[in-house]
Amino acid sequence: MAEIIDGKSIAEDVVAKVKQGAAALSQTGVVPGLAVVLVGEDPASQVYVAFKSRRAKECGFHSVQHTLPVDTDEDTLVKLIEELNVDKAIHGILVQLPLPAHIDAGRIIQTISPDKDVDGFHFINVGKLGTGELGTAFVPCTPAGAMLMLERVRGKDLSGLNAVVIGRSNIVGKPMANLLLAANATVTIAHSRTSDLPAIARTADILVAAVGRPEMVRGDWVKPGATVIDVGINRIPAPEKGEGKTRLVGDVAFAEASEKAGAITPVPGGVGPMTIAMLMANTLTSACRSAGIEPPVL
Ligand SMILES: Nc1nc(=O)c2c([nH]1)NC[C@@H]1CN(c3ccc(C(=O)N[C@@H](CCC(=O)O)C(=O)O)cc3)C=[N+]21
Repeated sequence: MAEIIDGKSIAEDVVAKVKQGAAALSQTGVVPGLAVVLVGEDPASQVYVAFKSRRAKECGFHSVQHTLPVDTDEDTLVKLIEELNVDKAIHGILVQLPLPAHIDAGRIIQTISPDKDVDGFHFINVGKLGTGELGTAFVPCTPAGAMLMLERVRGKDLSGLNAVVIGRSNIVGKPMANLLLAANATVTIAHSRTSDLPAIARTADILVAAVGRPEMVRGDWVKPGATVIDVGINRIPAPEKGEGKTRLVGDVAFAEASEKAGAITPVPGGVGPMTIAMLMANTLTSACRSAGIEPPVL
């Protein structure tokens, strides 16, 4: 049976270090500041944004939340971001995605100052990750968290290991592939148009599932002893819990896969909590950079 990589406990570890780093930085008069912007009232987004604000306060950050009505126009949102860009008390800006359809999310992301882009979505940060300028980049939180979990079982150097990433999104799949490559893994990116996905998956020493399809990765896709990182968070009906009830599952059929894998991340309690912890780490890093101080090692 696979070792379960406990995202909750690794996230607590990260948050403890961030808290310490923030306390040390605050001695010099700089309190890390995080601004979270939410447009609309999507219930899932409200939950995630509340998690982020709570964690930020726990870390000793200055935490501000801007909640705008669903019909906010693009120019109003751009103006808010421009204000946050020049606000000395703010080191990190996160605009919760998805945005309402009438807003061009691409334009909004490119409006965020790359120095405050703690999501790592701005072209500057994407380019730095792509060219290996990791020292000054912001790395997207979900893949950064996934890498830290992977590091706990496989170490920092993945030389000689085959990694397969299923999913090619700008938020997870592509940055994850770049991070694996930077760690010397041999990387394959698979996606919905890949032929014989199970066969490709079976070549993986490190299998990352980031497709958003509940329990798509089956036990027989997993090479014996592989490390499986499940990035999916899917809410599905759970009639066994009662009418109208739901439960969270990943992109991996956990019970089957854990009979094959050497180590596996659960859902919930895996990559999700790590994502929020890495957002705190990125915000501290930003504040440290603005103060000319070395951020703590995680
Ligand atoms: N600009 C932006 N940046 C993001 O990082 C971002 C975003 N937009 N939009 C939405 C996604 C999703 N996301 C999650 C974070 C934590 C959990 C998390 O903590 N999940 C818990 C369970 C939560 C639950 O019970 O629903 C877990 O997996 O254990 C999940 C999902 C960040 N996102």
